[in-house]
Amino acid sequence: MHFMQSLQDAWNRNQSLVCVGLDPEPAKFPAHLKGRPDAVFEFCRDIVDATADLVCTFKPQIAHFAALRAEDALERLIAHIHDRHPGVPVILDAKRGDIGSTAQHYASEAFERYRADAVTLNPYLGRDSAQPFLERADKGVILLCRTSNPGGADFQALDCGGVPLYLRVAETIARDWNANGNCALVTGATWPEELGQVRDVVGNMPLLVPGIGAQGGDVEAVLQHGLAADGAGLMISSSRAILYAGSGEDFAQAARAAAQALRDTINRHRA
Ligand SMILES: O=c1ccn([C@@H]2O[C@H](COP(=O)(O)O)[C@@H](O)[C@H]2O)c(=O)[nH]1
Repeated sequence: MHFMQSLQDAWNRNQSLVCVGLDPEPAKFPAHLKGRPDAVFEFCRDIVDATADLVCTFKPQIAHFAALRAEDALERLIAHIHDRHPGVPVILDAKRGDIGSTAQHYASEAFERYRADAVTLNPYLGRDSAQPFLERADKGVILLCRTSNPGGADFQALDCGGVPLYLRVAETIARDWNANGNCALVTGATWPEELGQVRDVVGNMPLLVPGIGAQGGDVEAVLQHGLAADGAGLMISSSRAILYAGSGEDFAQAARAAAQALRDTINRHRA
């Protein structure tokens, strides 16, 4: 199914704008998992199974797996999500961006190898670098616009003919890159006013919003500035605050409680 349709269905079915980020860090795993040969997969699988009815998407971050030589666990995790929780789309957070001939391989990695429904891209190399992804009409292409980190403004806020670069990025993608209706943007929860400016430029286009939880973003401000006219339009992502909410054998239940609390807080401010 088309990523945008799956996302819409998951927003409605689970009444949730929550995206759970899957960023495994073995040093933070509960004691009973530490040292187990398949701990990365087991940890992430248990989080997924405990939260799948509370989310609109899952977002594994590829570096967290690759650094551990756990790409095989990532493949199996995404297969597990598709098998056990069909209809919950998976965003591969890879922030790819390269010349077209290489970008084709990154597209194949994301969509054939990992079977992701969407992937994050860095638009800095321009349209041709995104083309192999954009032409996959059934897949989501989620482009960095105004990132959540403190240094995000170094380049993204530079004046670009009277508007900051991140707004030029938003305008260009909404106007020229979205012919297949498969684009979305990354806009950090830590900059809610900028998030609102991006929303004004892109209409109902979905925004992936990291920065809630460990990075201190404010849920109420995100909703005030970022909610689309249709009452959705956001994938509000939290990783560490959900994954490591508990540290004992009940870690998955603690993650469920944290995801549920985030969903409920968001829904209170949506009403
Ligand atoms: O602007 C961005 C883009 C991506 N991220 C990613 O989201 C998660 C955030 O993790 P938390 O533990 O919820 O802080 C992480 O995978 C980042 O690589 C981002 O934070 N900001």
